[in-house]
Amino acid sequence: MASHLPRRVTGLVAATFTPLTEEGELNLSVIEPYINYLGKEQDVRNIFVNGTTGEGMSFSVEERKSLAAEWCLRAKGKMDYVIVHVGCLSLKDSMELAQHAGKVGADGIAVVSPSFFKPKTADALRLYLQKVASAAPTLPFYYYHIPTLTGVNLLASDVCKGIKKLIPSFSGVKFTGTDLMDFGLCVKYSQAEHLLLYGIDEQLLTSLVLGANGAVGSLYNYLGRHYNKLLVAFAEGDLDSARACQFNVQVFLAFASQYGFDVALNKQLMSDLSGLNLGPPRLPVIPCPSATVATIAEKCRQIFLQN
Ligand SMILES: CC(=O)N[C@H](C=O)[C@@H](O)[C@H](O)[C@H](O)CO
Ligand SMILES: CC(=O)C(=O)O
Repeated sequence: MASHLPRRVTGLVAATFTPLTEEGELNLSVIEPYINYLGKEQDVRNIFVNGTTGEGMSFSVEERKSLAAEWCLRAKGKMDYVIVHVGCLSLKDSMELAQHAGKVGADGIAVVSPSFFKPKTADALRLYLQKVASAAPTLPFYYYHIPTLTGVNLLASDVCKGIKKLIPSFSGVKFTGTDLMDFGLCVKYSQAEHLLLYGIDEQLLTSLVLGANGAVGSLYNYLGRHYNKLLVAFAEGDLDSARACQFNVQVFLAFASQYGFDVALNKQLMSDLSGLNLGPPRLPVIPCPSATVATIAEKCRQIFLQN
C-alpha cells in the first residue's frame, strides 16, 4: 500500500459523455481527442466517467470495463484525477467494476445507491457501500448522492455518519442534491477529512460558500473555462463577478429547459460545441432533433462568447 496520502481532487471535474457510434456501440476512438479537448480547450484536468452524464447504468459490465480502461489509459499524463463510477443494481457487478477500476489505474471510484430495491436506512446503504469499497480497499472511495435519480431520499449527512470507520478508503461525497442544509452538515461533519464535490452546476456558487472542495458536472465539458473564471472570482472574494458567471449559466439552462434539457440534448450539444462526434444516447434515452440542438448551441455561444 502506498505510504503517501492519496492525492486530492480539487476544482472542476467533467462528468464525461460516452461516445457511441451511430449504431449505438462504444466508440472508444473518440476518448483520446475528448481528453485533449478538455485539457486544451476547457482547462479541465479531472474526469468522472460512467456516471449519470456517461449513462453508465445503461451499459453492460463488459462495456463499462472497456470504457474505464480506455479513459484511464488516455488520461495518463494529461488528467490529474480520474474517478470511475461503479454503481450498479447488483452488488457483485459493482464489486467487479471496483476491482477492475483499480487494475486499470483509476484514482478513485464512486458509487450510487441501488435504486430498484432501495436501502431503507442509512445503515443499510453504508453496509452496501462498504462491500463495494472492500473490493478495492486502497482506492479512494466516493459516495455519489443523487436522490432525484435514485429515488433514495436518505440524507447524505446521515449516510456519512461513522462511515470512515466502516470504509477506511472513504474520501468524499459527490453531492448532486438541492438540500443545502444536508450539504452543509456533510461539510461540517467531514471536519475537512473528506471532500465534498458538488454536482448541481447551476448552483455551484452556493455550495462554494458552504465549503465545497470541488465540482463534478456535465457542464464543465463545454463551459470549463467559464466556470474556472467563477472559481477564481470566488477565491478572490469578487462575488459580483462570481455571481455574474453563475447567472449566465442559469439564463442558459432556463433557455435550454424549455426544450427539455436532458442527457441526450446535453450530449448532442457537446458534440456541436466541441466538434467531437459523441453519437447518440443509448435507449431508453431518445436523441433530440438536430434543429433544437443547433438553437441551443447558438444560445450558448451568444451567452458565453460575449462574457
Ligand atoms: C442529473 C445530472 O445529470 N446531474 C449532473 C451531475 O450530477 C449535473 O452536471 C447536471 O447535468 C447539470 O447541473 C445540469 O442540470
Ligand atoms: C454529472 C455527473 O456528475 C454525472 O455524470 O454523474
